[in-house]
Amino acid sequence: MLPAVVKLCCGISYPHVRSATGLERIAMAAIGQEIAHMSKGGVLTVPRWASAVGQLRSVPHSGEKSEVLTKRPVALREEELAYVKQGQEALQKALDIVEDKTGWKIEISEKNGDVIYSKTLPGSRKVFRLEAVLDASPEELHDHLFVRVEQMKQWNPNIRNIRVLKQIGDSTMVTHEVSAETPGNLIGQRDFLSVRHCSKQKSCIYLAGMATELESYPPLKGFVRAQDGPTCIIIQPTGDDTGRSRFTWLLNMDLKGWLPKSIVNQALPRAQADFTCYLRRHLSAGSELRQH
Ligand SMILES: CC(C)CCC[C@@H](C)[C@H]1CC[C@H]2[C@@H]3CC=C4C[C@@H](O)CC[C@]4(C)[C@H]3CC[C@]12C
Repeated sequence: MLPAVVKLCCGISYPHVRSATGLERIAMAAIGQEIAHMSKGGVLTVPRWASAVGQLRSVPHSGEKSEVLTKRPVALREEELAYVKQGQEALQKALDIVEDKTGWKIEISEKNGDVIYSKTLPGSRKVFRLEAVLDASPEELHDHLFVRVEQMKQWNPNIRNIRVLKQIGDSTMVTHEVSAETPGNLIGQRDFLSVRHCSKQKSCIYLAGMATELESYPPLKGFVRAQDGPTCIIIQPTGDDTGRSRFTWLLNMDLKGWLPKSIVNQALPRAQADFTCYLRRHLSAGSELRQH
């Protein structure tokens, strides 16, 4: 019965399959594999694509399902470890850049005390370092920027979408980010595939990131795949009992595509300043809600 249904479906969908692109194709290939597996009556192990769309995060409800989830191929574990390692490396590399105090120039100095510094690294990449004090504890910021990363698009209009494709424990994930259109669309939309890693040391929280690869996630059609990182955000309590945090963010981004350097080097610190502004607005909206 199942093979007959599959054949029928294939017949009906053939013209659509031929015209499908990008993600649609990936989804169809994955579903196809799964059906083929079911029709063979084979043992179900978690297919590689399932982890790529975050299925592994869900806690199994029935005993039967949990058996399915525990039969994870060893290769996947190794792959997960590789992402954790890449996340740790990103943090180390980003910290090396931030902690080298030489060669930083003030790029933007805001009235509220925020300062964005810039520095040109060997190889002529310009990186930016924002220093700000935010009215939130390190834990709150960790929650907004890491734990609830998928919700960032709700409060930051520069972000069109963020999806967690893989969650590896509490501290590492693979995310797909899409930036929003810029005014006048001078810089087209970008998409990023990044490993994001969080590390806590005493009262200090580090969020690191770096461009990565995921077999089942090639660049989206119509987007230029940019590369983020090695980048990091360092969040420390100000230590004055006000519950505020010192926020240091290294923006190290290769936007790719054909863009004049002067445009990129203006857009990046602007995006960083805007990001901080939206974050502040989001934090104060949250604290107002709590007060009422
Ligand atoms: C200049 C234009 C084209 C790009 C502007 C969009 C930039 C500012 C956006 C796109 C994707 C965004 C990132 C997406 C995800 C994270 C992870 C989070 O833990 C900290 C913030 C961080 C690192 C965002 C910073 C801002 C970001 C880099």
